Amino acid sequence: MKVLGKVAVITGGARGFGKAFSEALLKRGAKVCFADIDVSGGQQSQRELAAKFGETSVHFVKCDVAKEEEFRDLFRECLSKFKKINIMVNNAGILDEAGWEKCIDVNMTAMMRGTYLALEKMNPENGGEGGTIINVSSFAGLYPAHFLPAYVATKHGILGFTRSLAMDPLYQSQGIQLATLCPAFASTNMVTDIIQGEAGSRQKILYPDVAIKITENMGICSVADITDGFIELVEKENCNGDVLLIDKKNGKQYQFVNKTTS
Ligand SMILES: NC(=O)C1=CN([C@@H]2O[C@H](COP(=O)(O)OP(=O)(O)OC[C@H]3O[C@@H](n4cnc5c(N)ncnc54)[C@H](O)[C@@H]3O)[C@@H](O)[C@H]2O)C=CC1
Ligand SMILES: CCCCCC(=O)/C=C/[C@H]1C=CC(=O)[C@@H]1CCCCCCC(=O)O
Repeated sequence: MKVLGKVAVITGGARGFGKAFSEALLKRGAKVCFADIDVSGGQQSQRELAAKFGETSVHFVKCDVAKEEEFRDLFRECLSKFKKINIMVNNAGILDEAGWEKCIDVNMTAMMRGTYLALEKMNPENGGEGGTIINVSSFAGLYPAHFLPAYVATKHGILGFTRSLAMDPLYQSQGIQLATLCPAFASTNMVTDIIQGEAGSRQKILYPDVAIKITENMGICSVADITDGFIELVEKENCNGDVLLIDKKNGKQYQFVNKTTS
């Protein structure tokens, strides 16, 4: 897709990947509506991005994606401000093994809701123009990790859900593509807080020492490495069904290249 002139909705955009993806799309001439549960972080990012790309290009919406009505309001607000939605990025995610139900609500249920809402708004029968949906899974969407069982379950779910919808000829006929981004460890707060031992962070996973050891073996990607893969997916002419893994040692690798099991 050519990004210039398109409109994107990005969840979890106050910091980390979501903020970097927003900036990368704005740089290429898109308008971005980004959402986050963190109001002060979202407002700060809004100020930074508006100063670089103009007040009329970027809009922050306070939204807890685990709350259905707030997620619906995010789409309403984006349509009211920018009139269309061409790119949807379900990026918001958390680690919370003790509160695993919350992990499922945010990482899995909300990702499904965001996908279904985007499919509805992108449908030409509803006035949409088709579009691209990128769901952010993880290496943990393909491989087990005993320090993160609930998180791994949600990330496997994202992968299976997104690949399944991508096979549906209905959405293909509507000009809608769905792809999955699977980063390994990258240097956002989700990972660096645990390595640095920030208060409360190590309680979010099991066996933090094992996780830290694995990061030492696998290496840690920069946010720019992951953003580069994200933009590659969005700008591809056909990303439907793609699963893009990115890790420090091997860089970008597409999985399941024949896209179906048949
Ligand atoms: N950093 C990493 O190594 C990797 C991260 N991921 C995934 O990438 C995505 C982004 O993660 P990072 O940027 O690393 O994390 P991060 O923790 O830096 O940023 C996540 C953002 O999501 C927001 N958020 C959390 N719960 C929310 C909710 N209920 N509603 C709205 N916003 C909410 C947070 O406030 C935060 O701004 C997540 O889905 C994560 O699972 C995947 C693979 C590797
Ligand atoms: C010391 C850093 C610990 C960071 C927290 C953590 O345990 C999980 C990290 C992940 C952050 C987002 C992800 O999706 C990462 C998980 C990647 C797991 C990959 C495990 C692969 C393997 O064991 O081979």
